Amino acid sequence: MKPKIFIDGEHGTTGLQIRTRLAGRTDLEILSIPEEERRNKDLRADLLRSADIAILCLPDDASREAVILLEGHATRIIDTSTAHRTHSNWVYGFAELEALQAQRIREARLVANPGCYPTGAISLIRPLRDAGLMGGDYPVTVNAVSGYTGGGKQMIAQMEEVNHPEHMKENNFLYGLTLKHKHQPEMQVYGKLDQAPIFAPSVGRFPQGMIVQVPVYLDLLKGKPTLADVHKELTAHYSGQKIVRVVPLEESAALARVDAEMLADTDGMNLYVFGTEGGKQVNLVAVLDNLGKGASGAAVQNMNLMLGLS
Ligand SMILES: NC(=O)C1=CN([C@@H]2O[C@H](COP(=O)(O)OP(=O)(O)OC[C@H]3O[C@@H](n4cnc5c(N)ncnc54)[C@H](OP(=O)(O)O)[C@@H]3O)[C@@H](O)[C@H]2O)C=CC1
Ligand SMILES: CC(=O)N[C@@H](CCC(=O)OP(=O)(O)O)C(=O)O
Repeated sequence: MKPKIFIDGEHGTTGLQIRTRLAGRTDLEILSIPEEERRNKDLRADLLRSADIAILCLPDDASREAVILLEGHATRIIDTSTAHRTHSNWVYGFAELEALQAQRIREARLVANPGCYPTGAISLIRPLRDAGLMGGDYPVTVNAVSGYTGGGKQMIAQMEEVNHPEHMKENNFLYGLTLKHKHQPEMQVYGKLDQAPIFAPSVGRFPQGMIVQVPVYLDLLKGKPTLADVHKELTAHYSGQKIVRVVPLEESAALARVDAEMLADTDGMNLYVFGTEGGKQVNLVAVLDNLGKGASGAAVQNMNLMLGLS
């Protein structure tokens, strides 16, 4: 029997992208809800309970409600929302986090898909923490730009429809100005940091793509490593991984610019160490598609792991 997959929120931004990724899969049975019934709780409950794996692509409150609907049922869950990412009963769905993480995902019933910005930030911070180069007390800052699909259907309409009552006319804007963002807790927990990073997100007038930057003072790291030492740790951490690529130093040294859309429509993530050998600072940079490795691509990767397919 083919595994049954239900994407709750399949008509939203993340859900649609997962559906597209699964469209050609003959090894799965996709349970689907008509768009006009997407908020029909009874029908959703039936589909959630009939599925082997439910992928929740809903706002946080609706995700929590779906999990309650599944209490006492065997359906395994991948939640793409922020609701359960730091919850101890849930496995964090970043397969490359550390050596055992992919196996934890394979065995889990409850998997919390990471946030798009945290995927970039944690991918840069965690290897340095685990290698002992970065102390938990390091004052981490995270600066980022995302494509506007990161704001879901509402922001897409605000950016694209000039007659929208809350039309956004800016080409690039900073937000999260209170320095309180829903992604900080998971960056702190899975970055193993003593305090939440200062997080400065922004949005650009392009649909998909993302740059996440973590600038670092080398003198504040343990043993005062060089740029090459930092690059070596990242390379070792992701050795053998297919989705996360640590870009060789010669290749990054030849770049004059980094394009936020470079990996749009892909599920990969590139990590760079920028700076000058012998210098005292490096800029650690992750480039990904907010809807690829940042959301839908990661959800499909986790689903495949849970099905024992990778
Ligand atoms: N967009 C991105 O880049 C990323 C998104 N995520 C997460 O994915 C989740 C979905 O986000 P996104 O796809 O962007 O959002 P969208 O607003 O584009 O889609 C959400 C979908 O959920 C439906 N929905 C809302 N409330 C309910 C409810 N109570 N019952 C059933 N369906 C409901 C919406 O229907 P309706 O049209 O009626 O509102 C819509 O179809 C969020 O938790 C988000 O944080 C994670 C990483 C990145
Ligand atoms: C551009 C934009 O608005 N981005 C969203 C984050 C993306 C998202 O909703 O995803 P998560 O589920 O990963 O939280 C935000 O800052 O709230």
